[in-house]
Amino acid sequence: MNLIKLDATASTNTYLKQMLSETQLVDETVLWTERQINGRGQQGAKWDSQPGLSLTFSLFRRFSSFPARHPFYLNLAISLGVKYALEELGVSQVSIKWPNDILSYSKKLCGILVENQIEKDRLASSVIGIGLNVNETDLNDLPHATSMRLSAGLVFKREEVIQVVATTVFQKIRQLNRDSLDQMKQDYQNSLFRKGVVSTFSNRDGKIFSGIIQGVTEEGLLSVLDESDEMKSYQPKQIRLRY
Ligand SMILES: O=C(O)CCCC[C@@H]1SC[C@@H]2NC(=O)N[C@@H]21
Repeated sequence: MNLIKLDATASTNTYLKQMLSETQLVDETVLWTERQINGRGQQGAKWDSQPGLSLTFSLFRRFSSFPARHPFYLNLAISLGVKYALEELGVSQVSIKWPNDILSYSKKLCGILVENQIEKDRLASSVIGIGLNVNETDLNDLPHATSMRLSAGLVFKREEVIQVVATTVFQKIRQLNRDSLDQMKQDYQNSLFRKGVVSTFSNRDGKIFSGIIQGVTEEGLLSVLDESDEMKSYQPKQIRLRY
């Protein structure tokens, strides 16, 4: 692993993508910044972090071949990698809120933003942005957020956290090319937040409805059994799981 640390940058994902176009980026590079000025979240949201307490970093992975059929498998490996790393570091009750938020005791601990580069119809490389709440004790009144420290009651060395998370995520991605895919799919389904219980959702128009998460399809869509016993599958932009 090739670890680079910057004092400040707009976004580690944007920085790596720029490096990718300008230089020959080394595979498995990790870029960490203490101060992320314009952190980007999923679906155009902002990502705020607390310098000195949180971790904001991006992993770069190049693919010479990618036998796994669907890009969703990559998300699955990344989410599981982060989950296993956090468990190894002593965080309990870790679950994955589809598609790839990582929760502990039902509160968000980590957000992931994957940006893929596709060339000639195949996945060429990925920039995997990870925003992790590590040692925060005050999360600015965000009721659905937590940190590793709040969850585990321990103070963490961020250098160690980044090593364990990056190593485990790279390892899980490598395993996609082996026979572990079926096991990983099963582990991902078993790790899903609010699977099998009645939950409240909203759709793109803000309409609220209830349903039960059944799992995630091969293409990465969320399967929900609705109130009229009908099974529907949704893309991330089409549905939001409310707490
Ligand atoms: O909305 C989310 O949950 C995803 C948040 C991803 C944030 C991380 S922080 C490091 C990397 N750089 C960015 O600009 N975003 C990601």
